[in-house]
Amino acid sequence: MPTMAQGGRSNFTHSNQQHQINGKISNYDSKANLFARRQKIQHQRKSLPIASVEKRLVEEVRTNDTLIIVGETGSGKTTQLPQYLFNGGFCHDGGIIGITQPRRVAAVTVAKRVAEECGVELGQKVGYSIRFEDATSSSTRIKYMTDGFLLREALLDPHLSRYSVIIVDEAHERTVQTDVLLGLLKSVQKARSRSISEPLNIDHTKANNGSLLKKENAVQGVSILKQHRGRRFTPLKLVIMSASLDARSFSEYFGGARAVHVQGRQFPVDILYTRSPETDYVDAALITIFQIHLEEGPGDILVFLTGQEEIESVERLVQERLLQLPEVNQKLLTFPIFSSLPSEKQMKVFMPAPVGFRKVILATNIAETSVTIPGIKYVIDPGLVKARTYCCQTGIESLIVVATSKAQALQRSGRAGREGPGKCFRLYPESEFQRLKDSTMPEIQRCNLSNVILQLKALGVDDIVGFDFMEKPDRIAIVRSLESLYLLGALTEEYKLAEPVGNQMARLPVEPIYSKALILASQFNCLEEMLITVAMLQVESIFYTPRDKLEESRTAMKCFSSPEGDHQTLLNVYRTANEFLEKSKIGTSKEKAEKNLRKWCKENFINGRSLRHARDVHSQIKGNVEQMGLRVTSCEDDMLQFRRCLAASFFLNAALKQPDGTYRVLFSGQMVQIHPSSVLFRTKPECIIFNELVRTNHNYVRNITRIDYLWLPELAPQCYTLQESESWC
Ligand SMILES: Nc1ncnc2c1ncn2[C@@H]1O[C@H](COP(=O)(O)OP(=O)(O)OP(=O)(O)O)[C@@H](O)[C@H]1O
Repeated sequence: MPTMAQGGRSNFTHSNQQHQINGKISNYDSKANLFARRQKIQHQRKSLPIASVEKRLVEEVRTNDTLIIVGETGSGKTTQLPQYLFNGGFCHDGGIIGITQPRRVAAVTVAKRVAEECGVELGQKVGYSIRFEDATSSSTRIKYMTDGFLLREALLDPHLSRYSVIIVDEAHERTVQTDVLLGLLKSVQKARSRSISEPLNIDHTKANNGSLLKKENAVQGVSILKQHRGRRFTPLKLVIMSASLDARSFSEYFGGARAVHVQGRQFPVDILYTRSPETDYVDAALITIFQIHLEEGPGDILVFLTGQEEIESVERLVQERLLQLPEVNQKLLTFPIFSSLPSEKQMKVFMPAPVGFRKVILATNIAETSVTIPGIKYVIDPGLVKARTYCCQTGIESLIVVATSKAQALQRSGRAGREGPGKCFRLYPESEFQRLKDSTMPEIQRCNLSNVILQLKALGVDDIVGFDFMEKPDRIAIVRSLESLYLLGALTEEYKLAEPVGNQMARLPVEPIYSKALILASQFNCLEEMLITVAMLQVESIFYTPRDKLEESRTAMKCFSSPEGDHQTLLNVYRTANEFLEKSKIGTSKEKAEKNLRKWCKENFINGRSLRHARDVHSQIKGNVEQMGLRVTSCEDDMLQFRRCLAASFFLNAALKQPDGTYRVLFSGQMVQIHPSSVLFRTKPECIIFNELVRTNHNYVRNITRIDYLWLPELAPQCYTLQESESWC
C-alpha cells in the first residue's frame, strides 16, 4: 500500500497557484512562467463544459429578461458567464455585471480568479464588494458580492441603476438574503421596464398608507419608484444560477422564465459510501482522513464539519494522532475555515501546502458552494450541517445539527474534481442518501425575521405580508418580528420605520437587538463598554476549555469572572488582553507584541482566534457608530449603568428564577436553564437577561447578566408593567 510519502509529491507543486490567490504578480516570477500560466488558464477555460455554449448563453440572456441556468458543479458558470456577457457587450454603456454569492469567501476568491483569468489587477475591471471590504473602482464592470451587500446597496440606489445584469449564483441555498433579493430584483426589474414603457402615474400616497398587515395586495416596488419619478432606466437582465436548482419553481416565480441546462463537468468525482451508519461521525472523519493520507495518492483533503468548536477539536485530534505515525508519514497540515474566522485566516486554506505535505481543510458549509480550493482531490462529508431553526411560539432562534439535503451533498462532492478526477467519501450509507430531502428548507421559513423586515422597511417596502417572496415566511413569524421591532423602537405603532432609530438600526451591520443596544448605550454613557460587548457576542467561544485541562481552564477563567455576569466577564477579557497588548508594544515590534498576545491567550485559556476576530468586529462597528455621530464614552466604574443598559436593550430576553432553580422567559413563557459555562451557573440570581439559547438535552441560556426585575417596567414600559412585575415575585 503506497503511503503519501512513498507516493511522493514531486509532481504536485502549487507554486504557480500562489498568484491566483493574491491576484497580483509577484516580483520574482519570470515572464516565461507568467506566460505559461496564462496559457494554461486559457486552455483550462476553453476546456470547461460551458465554453462550448458561450454564444448560445449570451444570446439567451439577450433575448430573455430573466434566465435560469442549471449546470453541474465545476461546469464554469460562476467564473465564465460574467466574462461571456462582458464580451457580449452587456457593459457597453457603462453598466455593471453584478454576481451575488451567499458567502463572502466565495465572492472574494472567485473575483480573484476571474481577475487573473482576464489578466487584470483585482479591483479594476473585475472586483468584489463584501461587508467591510471593497475591492472595486470606477472601472469595475464585473463585480462579485454577497447577496446581503447588494441588498444594502439597494438602500442607496433603489433601482440598482448601475447594473445592466445581475446574476444570482447558488440560488439553491435559499438563504434569507437570497430570497429577499429575488423578490426585490423582481420588483426592480418591473420598475425599470415600466420606466421605459409607460408614463409614471402611480398613486403613491394610496399605496404607502394604511396598516401594513392589511395591505396584502399592495404593488411592490411602488415606494421604490416614488424616489425616482420621471427617470428612465435601461432594462435589468436577471440570471439565476445553480448546480442543483429546482428550475421549475424558479421559472414559475419569474412568470415562466426560460430555463437552460449546461451539461457536463470537467472531471469525474467518485462517490463512496460507508456500508453501515456511523455512530461517531467525528471519529469516522478522523479515520477517513488518515486512511486517505496513508493509502491514497497525492491530493489535499476537504472535510465538512458542523462548527468552530468541532473543527478545533478535530484539528487537535489530527495533530495528536499524527504524532503516533512514523515521522515519514507526518507530513499533514491542518487548516480551519469557518465564517467567524478573520478573512486573512480564511484565505490561508487557498495557499498551497509546502512541497511534500498534504493539506487537510476542516470546513463548515462555508466551503460548500462556488469555491475552488486548489489542490483538493478528496472530500469527506459526514452529511451534517448546523442550521438555524426558529420557534414562532417562543420567538426564539437556535442552531441545531441536521442532515444535509441532496443538493448540499452534491455541492460538497463538487468541491473535488475541479482540477482533475476526485473522490468524495460520504460517511453514511447510500440508502441514507436516498432518504435525504432534495433541497434545503428555505432559511426564511426557519429564522427570526426581524433583520430582514427591518431591511425591507428601510428599502421602502411597507407591506411585508404582501411582499412577493418566493415562499412566504410563516405569517406568525412575520407578526412576531414586527412586534419585537416595534418593542425595540425600530417601528412605529403603525409598523412604519421609526425615524431616526429604525433607520440607524437598519444601517448597523448587526442583528436589531444589538444595533438597539449600541444606540441606547450612547444615551447610557456606556457605548465604549457596549461596543466591546457586542463585538465579543458576535464571535464563537472566547473561552477554550479542553477536556483534559478542565480544572486549569476554569481557574484561569475565574481571573476574569464578574459576579454580575458574562457580559462584564467578556468585557474584562477584552480589556485585560488589550492592556497586555499595549504594554507588549512598548519597545518591541507590532508582530512581536501580537505573538506575545497569542501566548498570553494560550496561557489564559482564551481562544486567540476568536479574540482577534472580536477586535476586528469592534473596530468595524466602532467606525459605523462614529459615522452615525454617536458619542463613544465610557461609564468608567459605574457598571450599574452598563447593566441597566443591558436590561434596556435585551429586555425581550429577560427571565425569572422559578422555585426549582430553572428560569421562565418572561416574554415567551419558555422554561430555560443557565448553561454550565456561564459565570452565573452556581449563583443563580433572581432575574437575568441573556443573549443566546442553546438547545441540547435542555434549553440552555448563555451570555447572561443579573438584573433587578424592577428595572424592566422602568426601562421597557412598552413591554412590562409594574403591576405585572409585582405578580412575578
Ligand atoms: N481559484 C481557482 N483555482 C483554480 N481553478 C479554478 C479556480 N476557480 C475556478 N477554477 C476552475 O474553473 C472551474 C469552473 O469553476 P466555476 O466556479 O466557474 O464553476 P461552477 O460551474 O460555477 O461550479 P459551482 O457550481 O461548483 O460553483 C473549476 O472546476 C476549476 O477547474
